[in-house]
Amino acid sequence: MKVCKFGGTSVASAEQIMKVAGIISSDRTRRIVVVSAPGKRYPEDRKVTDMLIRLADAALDNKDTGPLLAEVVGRFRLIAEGLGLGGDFISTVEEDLMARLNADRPHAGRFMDLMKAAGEDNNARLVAAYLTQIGIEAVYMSPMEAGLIVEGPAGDGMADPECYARLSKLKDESRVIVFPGFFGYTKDGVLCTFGRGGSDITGAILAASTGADMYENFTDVDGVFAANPNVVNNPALIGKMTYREMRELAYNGFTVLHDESLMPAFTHSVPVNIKNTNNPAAPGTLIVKERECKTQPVIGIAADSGFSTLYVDKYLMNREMGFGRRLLGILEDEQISFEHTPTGIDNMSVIIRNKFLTPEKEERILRRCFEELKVDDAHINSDYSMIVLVGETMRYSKGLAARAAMALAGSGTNIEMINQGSSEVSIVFGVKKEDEKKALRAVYNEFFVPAHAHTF
Ligand SMILES: Nc1ncnc2c1ncn2[C@@H]1O[C@H](COP(=O)(O)OP(=O)(O)O)[C@@H](O)[C@H]1O
Ligand SMILES: N[C@@H](CC(=O)OP(=O)(O)O)C(=O)O
Repeated sequence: MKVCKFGGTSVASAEQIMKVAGIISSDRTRRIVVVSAPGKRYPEDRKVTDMLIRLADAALDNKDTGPLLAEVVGRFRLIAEGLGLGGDFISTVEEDLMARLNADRPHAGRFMDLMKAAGEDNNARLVAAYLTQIGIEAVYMSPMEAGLIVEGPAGDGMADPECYARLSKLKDESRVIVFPGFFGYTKDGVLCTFGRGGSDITGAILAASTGADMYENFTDVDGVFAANPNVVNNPALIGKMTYREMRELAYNGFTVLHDESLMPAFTHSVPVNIKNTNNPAAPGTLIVKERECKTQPVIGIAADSGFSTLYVDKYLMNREMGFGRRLLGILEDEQISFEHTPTGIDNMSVIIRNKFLTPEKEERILRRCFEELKVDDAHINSDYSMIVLVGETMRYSKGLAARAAMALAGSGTNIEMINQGSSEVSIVFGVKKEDEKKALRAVYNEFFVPAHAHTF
């Protein structure tokens, strides 16, 4: 049995949904289908989820919601009409959106989640209706009815593994299940979404809980490339990789898969296959527990912007027991998680994602560094990017960091920070944001383009 997830680009239009139906009907083992909200049809297009966020913001600000509501309904109308679904379907979408807009709003974040989830929820109903119309026995399944429990802050929930036993019953359904991605319900029955791109997580949870033989994740590219295809021209396609490699790459900028979707698949040993809805015959990328490594120690290179460095300096820091713990404690008090902590004798940097910082938080952190830790200097610099080399077998290869550093130097990029994790599955180079693209291309060329590659 296979669980298939179709991303926003795969369900962005009537034509795309027809391809999805073709993929489902071509393989009877595709029993559970997770869908995202309609995504972009072309680069400048708007995702339905982004439209819904604007709609929810307008409602929260007591602004006119009419035009934004019409935009969402218009998008669903276009798809439904293209699939030959009657006007009744659109009335249902409209009523559903109105009910969400008129729901009680005790908490702005929960209201936002309720609105965001409308994209996936209505799309799953639409896809189920279309499959039924063309003769595939299919049923829409609500995450509430199925028992998908998601707890945590609004917009950033995590599934409760206790719900797996209940979800496992989905495998007994004889019809094709169409399940909306991206959200579930708390134990108290409140809707909670995962982070952005979280339909991947729904698919992984259903694959793990039902013991699927494969989790197929359909997108708009032939698989996972060794570098972002929007930056590197025609990058190599990765045939097979491990969960750990994919998690590292996804966490560090490979947006093709949500990094949190690897854990359920890993713990339940479900192989993941990234495939192309527009080219389903291509084998795609297979993600498994172990892979044989031949000659390529670096399997992929990720790059991501949006990092800041908190730098602190204090003479004789090395003699002060608990300094690092107290510095990280200040960040913990601000609910900030950190990425890396390169240290010197008398100084320490903490690399933080910008999304955790606000001007108020920065002010409090720096003040406490001076007042409580009595540092000589403390400042926060933003606009950093991380270039991350990933590969399970990098640890057996000598000179990789040197080769990457030479490539960066050759491209005129200054290295701001280096971190080689203890697992040695990744090496991280911090660079200035403005150097990110040229740095990525230079390191990619070093390891993947034969004219540049050397062997050690
Ligand atoms: N290393 C990579 N390999 C493949 N795709 C990548 C990579 N890095 C970024 N991407 C981007 O991820 C996109 C697919 O993810 P996404 O847009 O979220 O698709 P979906 O709509 O299927 O969820 C690709 O079109 C590509 O632009
Ligand atoms: N629609 C949600 C969830 C998702 O996974 O979408 P996509 O498959 O288009 O990345 C989002 O935009 O975040």
